[in-house]
Amino acid sequence: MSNKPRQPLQETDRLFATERNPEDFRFDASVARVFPDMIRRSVPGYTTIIPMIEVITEQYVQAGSNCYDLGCSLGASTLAMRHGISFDDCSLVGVDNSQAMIERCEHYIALDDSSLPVSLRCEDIMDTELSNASVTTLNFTLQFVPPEQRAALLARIATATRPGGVLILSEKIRFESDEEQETQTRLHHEFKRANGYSDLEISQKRSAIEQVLIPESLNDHRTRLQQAGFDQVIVWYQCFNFVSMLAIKSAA
Ligand SMILES: C[S@@+](CC[C@H](N)C(=O)[O-])C[C@H]1O[C@@H](n2cnc3c(N)ncnc32)[C@H](O)[C@@H]1O
Ligand SMILES: O=C(O)C(=O)C[C@]1(C(=O)O)C=C[C@@H](O)C=C1
Repeated sequence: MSNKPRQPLQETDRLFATERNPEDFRFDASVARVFPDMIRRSVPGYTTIIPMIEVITEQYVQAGSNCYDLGCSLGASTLAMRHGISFDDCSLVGVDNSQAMIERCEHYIALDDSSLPVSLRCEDIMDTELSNASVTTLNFTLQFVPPEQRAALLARIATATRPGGVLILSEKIRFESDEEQETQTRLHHEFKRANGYSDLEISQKRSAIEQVLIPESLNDHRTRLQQAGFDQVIVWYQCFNFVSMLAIKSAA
């Protein structure tokens, strides 16, 4: 395991640095171009979570199974999974419905030194075929799926997961106490400021994601994961309002 992200840092994210018309955030070509810089400077703990996805994958991957990275973007989580898979009869699939992300992702996969094949699908994770899974990752993707569609997706993942398999679920969360919500949001914004984002960038990004990134509480996540068919839900990482959970299906 290495602590260095496997993707070279690309362009600096200045997408929200000048005044722009209010418009919902989309994973288009301009975002894909700056994405490694954007996510590293915006998500507290992202640079810790990525190498840990490799460690978790190593623990739970099963011979002859499929591994999925749903909402793979440029493949940072896909490559972490790839390096955690020690069986050469496993198949690794990355799925994203942004053409711009998938095109760049192909390039990063080609640069990587592992020989395990990765198949990339440019399609909606709501429709993508899932079967015989041991490790599935949703690294900051479920938050972009409309809340009323989330239970169906998680149930499909749980059904496709073998006994002893897992879902790694990372999300921005909201808190049930208004006071905690306010404190954690302030700390998150301080993190962004410390990473060089201005007040204008922070506030314009906040408005752009307001209608498209819908955070839910840890309780909501736990309950839904259990209803979907996972037997154990563990929070293995939290920094401010960003968490990563491990949902485990008991071994038969
Ligand atoms: C925050 S990024 C994921 C980051 C990535 N997993 C990583 O670890 O670097 C969310 C990704 O999910 C994708 N996405 C959102 N909704 C989707 C959907 N319904 N189907 C497929 N991809 C989706 C977006 O295009 C975007 O690339
Ligand atoms: O919450 C924020 O302020 C963010 O910018 C978060 C977030 C995310 O969690 O995915 C939103 C969009 C980009 O993908 C990068 C980061």
